[in-house]
Amino acid sequence: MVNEQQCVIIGIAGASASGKSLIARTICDDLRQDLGTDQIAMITEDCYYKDQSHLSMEERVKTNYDHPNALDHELLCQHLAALRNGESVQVPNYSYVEHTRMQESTQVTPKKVIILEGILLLTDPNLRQHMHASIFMDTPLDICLLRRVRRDVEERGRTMDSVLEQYQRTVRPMFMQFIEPSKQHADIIVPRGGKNRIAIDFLKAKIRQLAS
Ligand SMILES: Nc1ncnc2c1ncn2[C@@H]1O[C@H](COP(=O)(O)OP(=O)(O)O)[C@@H](O)[C@H]1O
Ligand SMILES: Nc1ccn([C@@H]2O[C@H](COP(=O)(O)O)[C@@H](O)[C@H]2O)c(=O)n1
Repeated sequence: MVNEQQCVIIGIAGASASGKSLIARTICDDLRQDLGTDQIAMITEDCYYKDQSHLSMEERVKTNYDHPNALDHELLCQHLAALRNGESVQVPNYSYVEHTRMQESTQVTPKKVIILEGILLLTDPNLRQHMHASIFMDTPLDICLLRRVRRDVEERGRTMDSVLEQYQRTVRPMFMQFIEPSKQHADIIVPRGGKNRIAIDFLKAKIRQLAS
């Protein structure tokens, strides 16, 4: 069992396709060797998109997924408090194809280190309160768009036209309104993306120190 002092929570925010998942996964994989396989977990803010199973597919497609109201940050806060208290939680599974939560959830047991990643994490003061350190991925938006088109078509069941339409309708405007301004709350700003090796090594050293 892990007590409150032992659960280090790191938040990684930034634009969609800025490399948040990649850097979070790399740090988790590397640190598992030092901290123990079962002592570090990654939690994605996207799992906390609100359930939309009561809406038609046509309505779901219209949702603004880049606005803070699309997310259940209250549930994420409850889960972080529970994990810090040594309790396991059931993280919802999310489908980008169905635009809603799936019936199954994934159990996350208490850990020494939790890496949170998501576009809007730093916009919420209640979430920020849980974080021992916060990071903002400062990847240029044109690079993010190129990566998002490829990823959403290959992995999230989208067409190129739908990705470009959504980008102009919500992704870019909400980045300007909410995500970019939240950069001021980050402790560390990482340029260029998820393969910035020096940044990864610095972050791993800091997390090791916080977790020791
Ligand atoms: N530095 C990089 N160089 C090349 N591809 C990258 C880099 N960082 C991320 N990617 C790729 O871009 C896509 C989006 O990255 P991802 O980490 O999923 O972004 P996010 O979690 O911020 O949405 C993925 O396909 C990932 O493999
Ligand atoms: N049903 C959904 C839910 C979310 N999105 C988009 O996902 C982006 C956030 O995830 P990243 O992995 O890219 O950080 C966000 O920009 C939403 O637009 C979606 O398209 N459909």
